[in-house]
Amino acid sequence: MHEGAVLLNIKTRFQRELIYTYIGSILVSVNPYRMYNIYGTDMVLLYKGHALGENPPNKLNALTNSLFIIPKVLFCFFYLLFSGESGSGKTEATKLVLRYLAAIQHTSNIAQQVCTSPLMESFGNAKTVRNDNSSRFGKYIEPINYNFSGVISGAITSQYLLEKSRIVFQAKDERNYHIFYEMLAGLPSQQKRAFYLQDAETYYYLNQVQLHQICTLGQDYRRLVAAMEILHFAAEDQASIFRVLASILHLGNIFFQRHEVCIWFVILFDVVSLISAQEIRVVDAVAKILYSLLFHWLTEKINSQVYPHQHTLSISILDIYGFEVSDLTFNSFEQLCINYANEYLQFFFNRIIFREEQEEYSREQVLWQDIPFSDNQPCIDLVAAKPHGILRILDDQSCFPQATDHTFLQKCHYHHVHNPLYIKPKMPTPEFGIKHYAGRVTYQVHKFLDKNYDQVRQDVLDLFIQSKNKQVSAVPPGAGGEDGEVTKHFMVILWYVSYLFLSFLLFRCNPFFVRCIKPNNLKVDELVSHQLRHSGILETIRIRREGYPIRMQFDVFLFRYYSYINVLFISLFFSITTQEERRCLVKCICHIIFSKQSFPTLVLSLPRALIVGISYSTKTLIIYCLSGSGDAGSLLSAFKLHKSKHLKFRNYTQIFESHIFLFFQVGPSYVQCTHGPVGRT
Ligand SMILES: Nc1ncnc2c1ncn2[C@@H]1O[C@H](COP(=O)(O)OP(=O)(O)OP(=O)(O)O)[C@@H](O)[C@H]1O
Repeated sequence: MHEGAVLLNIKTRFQRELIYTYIGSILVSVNPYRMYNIYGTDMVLLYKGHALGENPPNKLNALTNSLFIIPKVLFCFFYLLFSGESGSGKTEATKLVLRYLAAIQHTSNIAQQVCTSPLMESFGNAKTVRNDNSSRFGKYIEPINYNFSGVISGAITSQYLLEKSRIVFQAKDERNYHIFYEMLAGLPSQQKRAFYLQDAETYYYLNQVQLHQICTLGQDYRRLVAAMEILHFAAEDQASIFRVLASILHLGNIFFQRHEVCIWFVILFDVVSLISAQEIRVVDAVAKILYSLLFHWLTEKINSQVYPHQHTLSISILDIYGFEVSDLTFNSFEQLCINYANEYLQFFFNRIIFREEQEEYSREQVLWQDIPFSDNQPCIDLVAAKPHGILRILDDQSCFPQATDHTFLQKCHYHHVHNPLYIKPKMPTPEFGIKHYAGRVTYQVHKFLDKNYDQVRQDVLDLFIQSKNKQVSAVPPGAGGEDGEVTKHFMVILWYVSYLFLSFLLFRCNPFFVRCIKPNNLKVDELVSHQLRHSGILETIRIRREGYPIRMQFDVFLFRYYSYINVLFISLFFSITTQEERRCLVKCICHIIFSKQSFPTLVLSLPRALIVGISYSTKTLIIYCLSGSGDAGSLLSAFKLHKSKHLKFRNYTQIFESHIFLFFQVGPSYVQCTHGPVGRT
């Protein structure tokens, strides 16, 4: 088992339209970029109530279904963590899982709305170079609650790290948030006039990209309004939302039509006191905070509609934006935050997978040796450790009025120049590089300090608070930083990643990982193997393979191998009740299978060490053997002695099938099996 084999497997499955593959309990999902007909009710029923691995992982339902195996244990916490590059399919997978949960629970229309949330998508997604519908905020959905009858009663969505800079600036080939285009394409002309709105081309915040890319249709607007209605948004709320959005667009043009916009601003905002353009010194900052207030209000509003009232079993879903690495685009503070969050998630993943494995073996009383695994702690430390991690330095510098992006960079060079994961540029360019687990990324430090600081003046916030428009006046506490204290993005990320890890440790939550992979039709192998390597999938396979990768419940084991043993054993198995007795019996059966009492005498006469595995159908006995060892000759001659045409000899090295077992260990609940790779044996 190596990278090429895993890659080939995933590729072959992908070509057969099998986009989901299990690796242990981890689900690998390859983005097909077209909707397969695999999420219908028939599939829901097929997966409902079955254990992980019982059904093929052709459908994501398989994974979500595993969550329903354990509902007997109340107050369990589950986490579904989606990760992968931007455009690899995390958000779509999240939606499919939620839709599945809603479908099997016959959930109300409202809960389904949260699940698919076109509203959040319009306000929080945008076209980027990597993904036409990229989520520009992190999403944490919790809990999708069940009351005692097992029906989803609601969900809370938390959003974090909304990419505010996109409101005022978009890189080449990217766009602002969908909502602006949807509004301009679909708003009835009467309302457009009321908000002094014109075409998208008019607005500085929208026309920085080439106009041919602005092609949103009115149907998105209708979908949006329908979603608002399902969630009981009053007509006045809807109007207020568009009013704030219009204000933001007008703000963007303030430099060109200062006087006119100032009047619009007053009209649209319903602010009590007249303000002059001079008072809004940092127009862009105002636009950004306005949008984030609106986004915050929207999330709260949706949550209030679907707030769960009973807490029993909870499943939380995390959809974080993907690792962003590209030499072609400008990597800045936002990318560092995103990549750090992903780096931490990887750390979390490594720890859990490793720890889970260890715990499983000790629970199952199976012998094993400690397995080393690659740890990305040094990279986490480089970015965030106290006192000199890069984000710590940034935070520190944000408190010094004289500090600049340049002084920040110099401090980073000073502290980390000898760190093997840190890259100081050869030329004195304003950038630094980090070797992340997923690859090298170069970050340009331009505006790092501003972005981390992101302070909004208290007088501007006071102005918002006076607005009659509740989307604007509902300024959350600390929005601008009380008493002028800086808003530390960094703290937000740190909080979120630590929260995840702590909840795992403290509440023993059960995380399920979905690793999303983005294929590339032109160079599929190269791109996919890069993602496989960097998502820790190969490492996970290695850890699993070093131990016992195949775990079968006793009855599954018996069902599979009953043809080797006496039927008596099976009836005995089902007649005894204690786990310990069953375990002893299964041990005994394993022994029988391997000592071949019921096989042709020929098998007994073969040198035992060379037999890797045996499979037995009604007609043919297949014996898998190792070749290349000194005893191979005697083995072959033993075979030649037996002329039966129903006996086949296969060279193990030519065969790659899951039923080649060499080592069995019987724990309290499973038979643990491992392949017998040639070298190891
Ligand atoms: N299971 C799927 N079936 C069909 N199409 C899919 C599937 N998953 C993803 N896609 C397609 O790929 C596009 C990108 O997927 P998605 O937006 O979920 O990526 P993402 O990983 O969430 O990206 P980002 O991190 O940028 O938000 C979707 O708009 C959709 O067209």
